[in-house]
Amino acid sequence: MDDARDGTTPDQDDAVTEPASDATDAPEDGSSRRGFSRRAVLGGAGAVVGAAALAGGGFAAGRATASPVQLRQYDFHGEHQSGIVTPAQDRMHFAAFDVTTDSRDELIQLLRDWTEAAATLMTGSELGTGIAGGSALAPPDDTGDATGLPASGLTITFGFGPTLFVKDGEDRFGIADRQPAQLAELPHFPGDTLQERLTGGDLCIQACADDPQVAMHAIRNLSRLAFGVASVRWAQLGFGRTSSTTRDQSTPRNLMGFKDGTANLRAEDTDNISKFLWSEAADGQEWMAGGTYLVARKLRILAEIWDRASLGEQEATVGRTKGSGAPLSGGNEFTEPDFTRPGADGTPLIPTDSHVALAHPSANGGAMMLRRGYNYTDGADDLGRLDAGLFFLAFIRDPETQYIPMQTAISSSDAMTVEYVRAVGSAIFAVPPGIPAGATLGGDSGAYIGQGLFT
Ligand SMILES: C=CC1=C(C)c2cc3[nH]c(cc4nc(cc5[nH]c(cc1n2)c(C)c5CCC(=O)O)C(CCC(=O)O)=C4C)c(C)c3C=C
Ligand SMILES: [Fe+2]
Repeated sequence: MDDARDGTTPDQDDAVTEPASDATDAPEDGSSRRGFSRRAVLGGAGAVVGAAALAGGGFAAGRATASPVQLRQYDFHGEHQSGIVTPAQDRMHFAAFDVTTDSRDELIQLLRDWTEAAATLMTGSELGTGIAGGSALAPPDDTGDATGLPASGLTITFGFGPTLFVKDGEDRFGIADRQPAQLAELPHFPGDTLQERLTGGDLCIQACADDPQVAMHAIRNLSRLAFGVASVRWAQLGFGRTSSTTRDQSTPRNLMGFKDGTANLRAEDTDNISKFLWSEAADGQEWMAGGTYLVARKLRILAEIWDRASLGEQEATVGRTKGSGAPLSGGNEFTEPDFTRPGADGTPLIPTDSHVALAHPSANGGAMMLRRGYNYTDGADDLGRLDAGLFFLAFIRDPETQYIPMQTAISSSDAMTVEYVRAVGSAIFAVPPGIPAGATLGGDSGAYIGQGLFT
């Protein structure tokens, strides 16, 4: 944790760099803002061409004017990886990878390359010699599609799937004995209609930013670095966050039109963050201390059916009002739901089969999770129906106690999930801890993501 942080997100370990000389006023979320950059990095992470050089011959900004949000920049280093308690950005590009090599050394080299590249990308800089600094006989080091764009609050979060440890009974990289008990394959949940091509993965990268082109550029270039070692198994673009992860963020709406994220775990809830988010050495695998687990589920919303439901039915299905997001038992958006308060007919005002009734900690042994999902659309399906929904992302310390029972209850009995939602993709990943501030990246001796797993 760095003292330079402004203190509004006390447990956030990823947002610490001081504003550069071309910065505007620091925003209130612990990030720093810089004038647009995407400057070519000379000689690796950290050595950037200054703003003066940019002004004297740099590239034109890719957006006519950059908003304060797009000028945000988060530090790659931290006790925990960025992109977890970081204030949820508005855009996401997620990719799951199959590792195609049998070589442990090549896998480690990929993690080294990804680490160094992620740290560079998060500063808004180009990779390597950029788009114009390299040999005319070789492809440029950076694809260039984000050249001229600011960092845009980019965070890059890496995860390891169960099949990285053991696949078809084989200990692929000599790490089977390091697979955490928490990283077990998810069970089949009632109603799941999973597609193999949207499920699983040996590795994952979550790139979030406030500019979709910046998030996409990150995944594209990291995938490119993986050539011959890992290939994209599936990917998802998300627009519109469906959660708030800090108190100063407003609650967004999901594609059902409801406020989503009201009762989320937030960075400021430090006691619950320690209890429900971060793994500790005592949890079983020391290399995961400071890490967490990520559940990703692609949940299609049957929009045409939902849109024909009356307002009363929609609200009873969720357990909250559509306008303010208040619980049906009364109060405002942030009033605690009262699941026992009866209505005129004597039954609870919040139906027992509503989403909130089944997802609330009181129905789940007190369990909480940090939700960080996104709205998505893939256009229309073959019948012209909206192909859209919620790309559910949740970070949790122990999936077995905090996620599986809740998902089982929701999938079996929640009116919203049973009637209006179809799970089409699913995956789980171990998200290793971050790299402490000051640690050198790159080369043969630099720190890299997941290093504890291999040493
Ligand atoms: C297994 C966990 C969950 C899945 C899957 C899930 C899917 C899902 N949720 C919505 C919309 C809303 N969810 C809301 C609250 C809420 N949801 C979960 C968990 C899952 N949701 C939790 C733990 C909670 C908080 C419950 C509480 O403590 O009160 C809400 C209400 C607003 C809010 O608190 O965020 C909405 C709306 C959709 C559309 C969806 C899948 C498509
Ligand atoms: Fe939910």
